[in-house]
Amino acid sequence: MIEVYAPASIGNFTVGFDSLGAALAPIDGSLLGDVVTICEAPRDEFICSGEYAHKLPSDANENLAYQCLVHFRTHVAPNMPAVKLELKKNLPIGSGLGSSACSVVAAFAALDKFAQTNLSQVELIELMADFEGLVSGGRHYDNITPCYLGGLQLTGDLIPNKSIALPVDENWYYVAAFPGFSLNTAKARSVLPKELSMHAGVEFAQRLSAFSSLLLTSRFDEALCIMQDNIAEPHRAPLINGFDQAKLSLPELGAEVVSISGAGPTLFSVCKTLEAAEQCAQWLEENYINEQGFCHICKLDNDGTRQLNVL
Ligand SMILES: Nc1ncnc2c1ncn2[C@@H]1O[C@H](COP(=O)(O)OP(=O)(O)OP(=O)(O)O)[C@@H](O)[C@H]1O
Ligand SMILES: N[C@@H](CCO)C(=O)O
Repeated sequence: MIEVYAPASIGNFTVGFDSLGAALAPIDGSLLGDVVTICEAPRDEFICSGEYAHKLPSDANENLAYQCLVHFRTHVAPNMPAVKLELKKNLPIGSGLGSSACSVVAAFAALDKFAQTNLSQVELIELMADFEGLVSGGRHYDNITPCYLGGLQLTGDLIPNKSIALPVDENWYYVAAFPGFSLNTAKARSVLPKELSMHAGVEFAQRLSAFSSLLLTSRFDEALCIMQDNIAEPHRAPLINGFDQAKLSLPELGAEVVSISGAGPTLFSVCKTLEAAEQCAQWLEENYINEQGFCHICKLDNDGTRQLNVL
């Protein structure tokens, strides 16, 4: 049996709409992401289990992980033996934590290992992005590549091999709070402007290139100072109850940055000390999340998608 874990991720890492994403590892050692297991079976079988399985369509044909299996068998490995593929759906749907990317990345990585097809990094990322694009209302890589490769990834079609890893300050903590309600990514994309002004385009390019250059030259505090999302956040904040209040309150508790993770409604903040992260987490637990929500203090997950065991 092959068991593959894929971590949650923050898309649109403030300055990089559709272009910058980070994989998350809770500091308490828990796993925050989907798991796919594959073993040989008399005929193809699909099981969806886990905390959020009941939030997905009951028809396997509508589940991305099963669609990945069908595609892989038809187009990549027609001679692969029949399998039982199980998706443990541990991430909430429409969360802003890259939930659909997580299932797709775990499924394709597990299938590639099981069938020993040894697809290249670019081939796998292309396949994964095709499937992520099916449900999110736009093809983008900023959940796919951090989820697959780990760390903070600058990512897109213009980037060699689709992705370049950027360094971050090892002292940074990331507080991720899922408020407990869903926001559909396609809906959150539909509220964005279709065009940017010349000024906004130039500013976006300057901010993303300056941020990347500052990280690559270890000027981390200066990078933090320009971490701001002027592209998506102003349009999406009104869709997220409590976001504006959190944006005002968390800096007083030591948050350096407060923004929306991916398409939302998960909020994330960056803190320079564990003490500040803990204070922000406590405020978020008391004021931002409901009974279905959760909050994690995280570091970056530098391992990305990985095999948990081979039996
Ligand atoms: N295995 C799966 N995981 C997640 N979503 C799935 C899966 N299979 C099918 N879907 C469908 O894909 C859609 C995913 O919605 P959406 O893109 O808003 O979620 P998301 O991936 O959690 O968002 P985000 O990337 O912001 O975290 C839903 O309609 C859901 O039913
Ligand atoms: N970059 C994507 C991330 C969500 O999947 C968006 O903001 O729509």
